[in-house]
Amino acid sequence: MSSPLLSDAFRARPLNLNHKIVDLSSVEILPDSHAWTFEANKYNSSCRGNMSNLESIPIIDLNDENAKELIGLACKNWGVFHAINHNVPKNLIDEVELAGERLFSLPMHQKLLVERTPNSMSGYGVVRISSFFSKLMWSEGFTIVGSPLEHAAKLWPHDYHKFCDTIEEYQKEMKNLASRLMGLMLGSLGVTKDDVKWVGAKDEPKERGPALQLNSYPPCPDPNRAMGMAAHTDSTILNILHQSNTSGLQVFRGDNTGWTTVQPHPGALVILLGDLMHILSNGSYLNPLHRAFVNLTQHRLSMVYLHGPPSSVKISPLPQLVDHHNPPLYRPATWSEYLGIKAQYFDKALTTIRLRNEFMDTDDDDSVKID
Ligand SMILES: O=C(O)CCC(=O)C(=O)O
Ligand SMILES: [Fe+2]
Repeated sequence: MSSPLLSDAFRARPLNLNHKIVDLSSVEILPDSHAWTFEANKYNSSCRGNMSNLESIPIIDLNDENAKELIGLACKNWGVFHAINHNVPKNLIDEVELAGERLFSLPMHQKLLVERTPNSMSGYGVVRISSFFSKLMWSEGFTIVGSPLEHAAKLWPHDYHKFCDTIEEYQKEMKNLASRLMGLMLGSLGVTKDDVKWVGAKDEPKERGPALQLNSYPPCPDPNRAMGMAAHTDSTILNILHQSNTSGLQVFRGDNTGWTTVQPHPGALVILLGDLMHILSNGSYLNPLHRAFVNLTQHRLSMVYLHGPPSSVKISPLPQLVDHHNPPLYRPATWSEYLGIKAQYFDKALTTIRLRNEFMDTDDDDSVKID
């Protein structure tokens, strides 16, 4: 039997948006459709509300001899870090950024030639999680799954090779980096890549291939009342994010600390752990809630490589991390199944697959208590 495609998850749960895509570059006054009311609630405070939190995410040199341990600490305490010495050529990053800028600056009628359909993952459109919110986000996105050829040929019928070559080269670099990071993260959990058969498995067919998300945040006439991308966790193992020189990404650090802004760090890539890494680590590695804000004058672009497991693999807590004292916290699910659950339950998705361990140890003796 063939394994499920990632896009199946989307086909099963079409994106039902009643809003038309708005050309944000021509809007002078924030429309009601994009005006968010921020409650004093922890997840939904104004993006600008907590700028006094000056903590910054860890910066990890991947060539450091202690990289594995440092990554382990960052994953436990933050679920996000800056990676330097990642070996991805700067000129390639710059080229992808230019390719993204070229795409988003096309006139709207051209971008709509590759509009994401309600039941597909790839193409141009609003953020997919928009269906969970009554207000629209101040951003536009373009998702590439596998080869960008089909869409690029529609956008630039006579001149699509350069775009495709650049994107494919970047996907290759991202795949290598993700594999290196997986080795370090598994190592920090006391597991080797060889223990986990699917890590480093052969390429999957193109349609299940690497996914890249380009996000564009145009300048906004009223940034304090707008939201670039609403708070969410990523439904992947890990994401590798590059943000242009403009800040916007924030991670949630818990009730007492609130939101921390991830200031762009020259030459660094942001590594964000997703829900599937939280599951693999049996809850010990964080999958941080994050969001993006916008600003009055600067355009911001982010490029996010989405790293997930092969589609046929059922993800569950790594057996090496599970024992009588540490029962598995989540039931197994493939990436595609999990995306389907996320598309239905959004921020309750993990709770939905959480196992209710009836017998929990209270302390080190062998007594058990019924939950
Ligand atoms: O633009 C950003 O910094 C955040 C993007 C993001 O979280 C996503 O695409 O999942
Ligand atoms: Fe995200």
